[in-house]
Amino acid sequence: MSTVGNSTNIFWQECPVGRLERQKLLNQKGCVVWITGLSGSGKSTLACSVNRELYSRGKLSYILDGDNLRHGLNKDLGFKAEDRTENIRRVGEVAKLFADAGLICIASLISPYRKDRDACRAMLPASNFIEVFMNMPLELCEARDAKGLYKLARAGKIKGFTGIDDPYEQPLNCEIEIKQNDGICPAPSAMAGQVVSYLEDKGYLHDN
Ligand SMILES: Nc1ncnc2c1ncn2[C@@H]1O[C@H](COP(=O)(O)OS(=O)(=O)O)[C@@H](OP(=O)(O)O)[C@H]1O
Ligand SMILES: Nc1ncnc2c1ncn2[C@@H]1O[C@H](COP(=O)(O)OP(=O)(O)O)[C@@H](O)[C@H]1O
Repeated sequence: MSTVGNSTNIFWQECPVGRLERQKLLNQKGCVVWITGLSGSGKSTLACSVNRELYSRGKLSYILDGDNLRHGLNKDLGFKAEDRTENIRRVGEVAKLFADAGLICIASLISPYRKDRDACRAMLPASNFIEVFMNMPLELCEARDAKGLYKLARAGKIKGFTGIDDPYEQPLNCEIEIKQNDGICPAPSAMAGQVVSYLEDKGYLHDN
C-alpha cells in the first residue's frame, strides 16, 4: 500500500530475518502482557515481579510503564480523554514492535478506556495480547496512595483523576484477573506467578 494515514508513496520493507528466527534465537514467543488498573492497584509492582521471574528463567521481557513513557515518548500528552487515547495507541504500537522483536513486552498503564485497550489488542495476531486486570478496590488504592495523588485529587488539586472524577472501564473479557482473596491482596510473587503460569501454559516460554 502506498498511502497510510497522512503518508503517501511509502512501501513496507521486508527483511530476511523475521520474527520466527528471532523467537528461535530467544527460545520464547513474542507477546504483549497488558496490565490495566487504577493508580496504586499494583501495575508497576506486578510488571517488575513478572520481569524478574522471567529473567530468572532466562526469558527476555521489557517493561513499558505509563509513568516512565510520559517522561519521554509521551511527554507531550496530558490526561484528558484524547491524550489518554493517544498515549495508549502509541504504547500499543511500541509494544507490537517489541513483540515482533520476540520479547515478552509488559505494558503497564492505567489505560482506562475499553475501546483503547481493544484497539491495542486488534494490532496483534490473535492471542498475543494478554490483558491483565488489577482488580483492586478503589479504597485499597486510595489507602496506599503511594504518590499522594489521591489526596490531591480529593482536595480538588488534581482534576480528572482516574477513579475519583474520571472514569475507569473494567475489562469484560480479560485473560487474567488479579484480585484480593478474602480481602487480602496476594503478594507480588504470587501475582507474578499467576501471569508466568499463564505464559507457560500457553507456550510463550518456548519457541515451538
Ligand atoms: N489525572 C490523572 N489520572 C490518573 N493518573 C494520573 C493523573 N495525573 C497524574 N497521574 C499519574 O500518571 C500515571 C498514569 O499514567 P498512564 O500513562 O498509565 O495513564 S493513562 O493510561 O493514559 O490513563 C499514574 O501512575 P500510576 O499510579 O502508576 O498508575 C499517576 O501517577
Ligand atoms: N501485592 C501487593 N502487596 C502489597 N503491596 C503492594 C502490592 N502491589 C503493590 N503494592 C504497593 O502498592 C503501592 C502501589 O503499587 P504500584 O505498583 O506503584 O501501583 P501502580 O503502578 O498501579 O500505580 C506501592 O507502594 C506498592 O509497594
